[in-house]
Amino acid sequence: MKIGIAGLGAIGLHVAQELDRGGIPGCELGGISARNADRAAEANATLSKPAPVYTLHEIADHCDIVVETLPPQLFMDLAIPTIEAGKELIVLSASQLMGQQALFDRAAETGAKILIPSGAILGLDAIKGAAVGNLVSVVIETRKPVAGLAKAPYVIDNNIDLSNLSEPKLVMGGAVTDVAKVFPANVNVAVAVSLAGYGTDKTRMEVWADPSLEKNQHTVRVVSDSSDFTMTIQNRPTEENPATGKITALSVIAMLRQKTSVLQVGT
Ligand SMILES: NC(=O)C1=CN([C@@H]2O[C@H](COP(=O)(O)OP(=O)(O)OC[C@H]3O[C@@H](n4cnc5c(N)ncnc54)[C@H](O)[C@@H]3O)[C@@H](O)[C@H]2O)C=CC1
Ligand SMILES: O=C([O-])CC(=O)C(=O)O
Repeated sequence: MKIGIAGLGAIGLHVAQELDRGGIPGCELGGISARNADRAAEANATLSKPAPVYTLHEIADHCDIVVETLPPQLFMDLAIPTIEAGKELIVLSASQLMGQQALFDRAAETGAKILIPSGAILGLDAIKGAAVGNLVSVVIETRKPVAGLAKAPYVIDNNIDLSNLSEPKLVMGGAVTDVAKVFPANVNVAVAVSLAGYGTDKTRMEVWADPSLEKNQHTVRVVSDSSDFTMTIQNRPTEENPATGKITALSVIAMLRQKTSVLQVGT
């Protein structure tokens, strides 16, 4: 299978390098898409075999699977041609799938598939199982170091004082649909949790500023008629982008390895 990587930042470059070194059986790097020719050349210089460079509109025509690791505002520029080409699209900017029912409807017509890896979150398998029965509540609580939230436009516009916090402070809570409107940079994982089961209107999100933390921490609490569970993950940041956890690229690699594995673990 030829894998295309669109966006060679904290996530994309790691996945491209793993493909290049033959770390994903049955998959090869079919092409890359970068911000400009210089960035593409920089990325290719880190690979043993330079990959062909394509635009966001072309890459799906040359690959079986396209991995989207772009700034969120470019998501649709890649998603539309990939869906039109009937290919598989692995989505990291999951927040951009909110309100895009038309994209899912079109994929059903073209044979395209939209895949969301676990990325920086955990427990999507258990939520999917529980959702086959009846979910009663799903809450994702995101706690960030104060510095990670102090400059968010919602915090500034509402004069929320995060200086000198001695204990964690709830900055905003509500349906993922509503929190996403004011914290667009923090909702990929919340949208992934929502799409695994309860939807963005019923899944609740809380954003906390926590002076005791140095890393982003996400806790997912689920109550259902089959099981109740609470899971917490603390992500070590990548060197390239402190907002992105190292586990995210590893999760994409694991998803691609699963494509050709005889053993599938998890739902
Ligand atoms: N689902 C999840 O668990 C997670 C999702 N994310 C999301 O994944 C996405 C990628 O994250 P990162 O790799 O950390 O971002 P990044 O900012 O490190 O990388 C994005 C790359 O896209 C490149 N780019 C810019 N314009 C482009 C264009 N026109 N064509 C091709 N490439 C272009 C940039 O130069 C940069 O190298 C973001 O939307 C981020 O929010 C991040 C962490 C976890
Ligand atoms: O914790 C992380 O690594 C990323 C995160 O919050 C998100 O993208 O929603």
